[in-house]
Amino acid sequence: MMQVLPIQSCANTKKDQSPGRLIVLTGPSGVGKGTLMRSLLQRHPQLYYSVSVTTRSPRPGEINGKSYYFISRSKFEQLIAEGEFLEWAEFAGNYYGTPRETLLNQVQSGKLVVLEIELEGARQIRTSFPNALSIFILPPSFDELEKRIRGRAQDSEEAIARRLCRAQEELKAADEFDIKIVNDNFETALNEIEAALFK
Ligand SMILES: Nc1ncnc2c1ncn2[C@@H]1O[C@H](COP(=O)(O)OP(=O)(O)OP(=O)(O)O)[C@@H](O)[C@H]1O
Ligand SMILES: Nc1nc2c(ncn2[C@@H]2O[C@H](COP(=O)(O)O)[C@@H](O)[C@H]2O)c(=O)[nH]1
Repeated sequence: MMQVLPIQSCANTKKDQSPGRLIVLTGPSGVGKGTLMRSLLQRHPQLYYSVSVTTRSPRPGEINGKSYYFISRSKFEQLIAEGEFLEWAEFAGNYYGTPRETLLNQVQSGKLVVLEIELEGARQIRTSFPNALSIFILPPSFDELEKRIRGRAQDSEEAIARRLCRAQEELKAADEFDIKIVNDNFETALNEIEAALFK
């Protein structure tokens, strides 16, 4: 188990700076988290998005260092052993993790930091950072979720099956989160996230 410093214990060196806050966006694969996140970041450039590390292969159009840091499994395992992740999980056959140092620096400097991560990682963050705001994004229906994953046309049939199977488990955990938002109408869902963040 990695040792994680609570944000509150990270001394804030500048007296007039309020500490930042951690926001966690979670939900089943294909629900629209990434699309919502991109719009949110465009509308609110003051937000800091934590770029994750993964062992998944890049999809067409994904940029190393922007979409993810793409690394090998052995390198990821080395980083786990070195305690470089704030949280990490295995999802549908690949590792995903949040780099610790940059994120803590951003929070300490007063930023609102947003993470888009799966359920196990969100649970780890909740344990380590009880003050983090956690948001769960729901699909309007399971059929619509499947339609969106397939419509994205980025995953193999095997990957889609794994993601849908995992989605059934993730949806059962929605009540663990501070706020639940149904991503049916995109604009409405985005407005609801904004309300949660900036109220
Ligand atoms: N409200 C919406 N109505 C219809 N389609 C949507 C809506 N929101 C997102 N989508 C579409 O659903 C597909 C999946 O969205 P996205 O890739 O953002 O999901 P995700 O939750 O980030 O998935 P993953 O966790 O696998 O990365 C995309 O094609 C996106 O354009
Ligand atoms: N626990 C973590 N989960 C993460 C992280 N970065 C992304 N994710 C989640 O993984 C799945 C699959 O993502 P995809 O890009 O392969 O579709 C999805 O739920 C992401 O939110 C992370 O750093 N930690």
